[in-house]
Amino acid sequence: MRKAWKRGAGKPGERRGAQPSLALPGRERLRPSGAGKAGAGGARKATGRSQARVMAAPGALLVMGVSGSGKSTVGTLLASELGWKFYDADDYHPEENRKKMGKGIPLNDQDRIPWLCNLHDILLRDVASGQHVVLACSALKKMYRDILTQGKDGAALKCEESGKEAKRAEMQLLVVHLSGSFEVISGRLLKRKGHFMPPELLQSQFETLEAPAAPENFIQISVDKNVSEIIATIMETLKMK
Ligand SMILES: Nc1ncnc2c1ncn2[C@@H]1O[C@H](COP(=O)(O)OP(=O)(O)OP(=O)(O)O)[C@@H](O)[C@H]1O
Ligand SMILES: O=C(O)[C@H](O)[C@@H](O)[C@H](O)[C@H](O)CO
Repeated sequence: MRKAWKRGAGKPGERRGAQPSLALPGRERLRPSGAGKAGAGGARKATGRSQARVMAAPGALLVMGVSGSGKSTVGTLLASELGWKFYDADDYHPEENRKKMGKGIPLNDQDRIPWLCNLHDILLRDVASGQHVVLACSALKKMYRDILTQGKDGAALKCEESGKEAKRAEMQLLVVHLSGSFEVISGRLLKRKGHFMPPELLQSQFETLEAPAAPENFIQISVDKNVSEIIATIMETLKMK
């Protein structure tokens, strides 16, 4: 049975995609395109690197990567293409985090954990209600991605300061890692205007980055591709087989 995704109520930081053009049955199994040719595990080479295992259709897509890798650009278009709700994690940074980055000081775990817990709560609430979501979020470390999917109890580091209730529920998440060289991405950041994130912080973003690896459910796409090619690759991965 095919199911059309619903639009939900808009909240600050939420953005809404256009009319859905792809519907995925909620409980059917999803296999990345080309998985059959790639052999066991479903890994395939087309995107550069992929460990998108056979899984239930994802309730949420995380578009991750260092600053300037294209998360907001790709995430917005993807949500529009899918008709899924879009969140940009940057809209949820507390003022102190934005000020810190604005001063050229990289965030640390303590700065990021309450922010990620909050995003987890938002994702879980939506996914639990049947709302499908695209989240653009740096999510640079494995631990950060664990917090997004499992909440603080599932993560290696706790976030007591968030004062939020522990949540054990997990969601089906497909991670899309936008990956590129320092040179290409810094070139784009230097051209980008009107953004609070100073290009000087890019080095620390690369130093912090833990690229997703098995058993995470992810695909990695080169930022050398143009945005349409990136979207097409993700849509291809989401296609039912
Ligand atoms: N695939 C691409 N090819 C060429 N330019 C791109 C591509 N993706 C994004 N850009 C451009 O690169 C710049 C950075 O993109 P974007 O702001 O979406 O990155 P981001 O990862 O969301 O950054 P941040 O985390 O700092 O908010 C923008 O000017 C955008 O237009
Ligand atoms: O984890 C982080 O260090 C932050 O999320 C940064 O990635 C910024 O928010 C983003 O890059 C701003 O544009």
